Amino acid sequence: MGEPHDTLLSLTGVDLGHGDRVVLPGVCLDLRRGERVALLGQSGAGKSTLLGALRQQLGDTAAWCPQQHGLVPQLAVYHNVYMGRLAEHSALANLWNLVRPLAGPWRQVAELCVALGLEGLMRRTVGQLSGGQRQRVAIARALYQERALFLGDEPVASIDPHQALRLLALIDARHTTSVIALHQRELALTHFDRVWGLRDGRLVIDAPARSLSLSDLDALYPDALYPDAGSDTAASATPSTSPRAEAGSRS
Ligand SMILES: Nc1ncnc2c1ncn2[C@@H]1O[C@H](COP(=O)(O)OP(=O)(O)OP(=O)(O)O)[C@@H](O)[C@H]1O
Repeated sequence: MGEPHDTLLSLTGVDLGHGDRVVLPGVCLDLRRGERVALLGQSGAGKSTLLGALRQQLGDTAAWCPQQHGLVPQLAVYHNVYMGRLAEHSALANLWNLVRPLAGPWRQVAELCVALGLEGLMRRTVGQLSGGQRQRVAIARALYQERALFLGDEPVASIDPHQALRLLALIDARHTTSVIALHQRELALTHFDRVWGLRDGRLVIDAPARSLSLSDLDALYPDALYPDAGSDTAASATPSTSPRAEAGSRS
């Protein structure tokens, strides 16, 4: 278990929501340095709400990859990735870069594009890309920020499991700590250190991934038509709530 000084962020009984609307009342959790956290829960469970709160608290220490990508379709891939560090340059440099890309950033973005399988697309406008390519541009923009922490809202949604693993490995290689919302339960167990699971406005799972099974995670999806809906592999047929998966079962 991490020492207290390894705790990057602590929420103790905090109500999270939007305006007057509380979505997640009394949230208690710790985010520790060096931990890779998978955030699960069915649609509307509050994953984005929680990530938004983490982002607010962590500020510039965290790279951010939003669910809707936040890309500008009229601009080229290069410019969309460059936007990850827009604030680091002067307005003049940014304007110049728009007309004539700066050599240093161009090289860095090119390296990222190769790593993400976007080589040859740097000058292509994002509006002309496939959904999966756009998703990788959004990841590239977050990686380009070069922060120690990565917060991702379903950055590997709609990407095949093999490629999702590769992208997660890339994110891991460049960040010491991450919190990533996703729906691929098996990936959550095999690739992450810890799982946070949301259901009915509560953090019902906060446990090491190695202590959990797929059926523990099934309990997060009460509305699933099929036991393995939204997953990457078949899982046990009976959703269950395991005592070890309940909040407070940290080890
Ligand atoms: N800006 C907002 N204002 C008010 N309510 C919101 C807002 N954004 C989200 N909500 C509500 O908060 C609840 C949680 O939404 P949230 O987007 O956090 O869920 P999610 O788990 O990320 O869902 P999904 O997997 O579909 O992205 C939902 O009931 C949603 O309607």
